Amino acid sequence: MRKPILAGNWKMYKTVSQSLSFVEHLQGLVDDLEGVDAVICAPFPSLYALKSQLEGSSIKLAAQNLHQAEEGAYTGEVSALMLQDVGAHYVIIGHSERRQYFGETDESVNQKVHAAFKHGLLPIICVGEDLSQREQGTTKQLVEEQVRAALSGVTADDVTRLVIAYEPIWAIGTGKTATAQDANEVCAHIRSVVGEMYGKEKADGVRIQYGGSVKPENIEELMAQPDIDGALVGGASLDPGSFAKLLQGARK
Ligand SMILES: O=C(CO)COP(=O)(O)O
Repeated sequence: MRKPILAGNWKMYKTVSQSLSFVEHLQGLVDDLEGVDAVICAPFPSLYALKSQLEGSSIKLAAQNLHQAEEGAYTGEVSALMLQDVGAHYVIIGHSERRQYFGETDESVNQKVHAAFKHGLLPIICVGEDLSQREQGTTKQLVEEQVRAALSGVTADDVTRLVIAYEPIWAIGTGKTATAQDANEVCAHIRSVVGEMYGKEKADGVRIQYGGSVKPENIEELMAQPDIDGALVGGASLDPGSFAKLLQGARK
């Protein structure tokens, strides 16, 4: 049985004080997180402050990106060790916005996955097609390529610790959600690809999220699907009341 995982990706929103105020509000709304892993993917400057505020809470922190190198002359970049040091437990890797605007490739995604594991961070690997790829009917093939590339060289032990987020690009921030059935079909395909690489037992242990215009109103329908184990939520994760409802709805 896979434990649901609900992650709020704040993207480039919230200062440190806004981040702290969010958590304070959230903690007043949610006292029991049984049955769901709650993750906040905060901007880098907020991580350390949130680490102290979340002491004793089961809410986990994630970063939204990392650099693949151990350390070095990479102005403006942040390493896995630095993220682990400021309290990150997970790290988003290969979000479509990073692939689109910052030149991330399947190869750099794979390097980042290895860098994360090396320092005990658990990757949330994002994959997904754009609208033209969906219309051309190449969604499954593209997502399969992304998954195979991202997992290259990852051990069978590590594969069950990471999370894969299927985020169709055309559904991100647009209000358009894939139907729950369509989202599940791609998530099931991702699981079968992991199964081909690592065997069915391992694949059955991997958590696969859906992302793209997830809201309190549609989370339950998505979570009712057998291969959807959680959600990676952007806009609807920015408000503590909405995030609390998402956490409630993500329990299976
Ligand atoms: O990109 C996303 C999460 O990583 C999804 O964003 P929205 O929930 O705002 O569509």
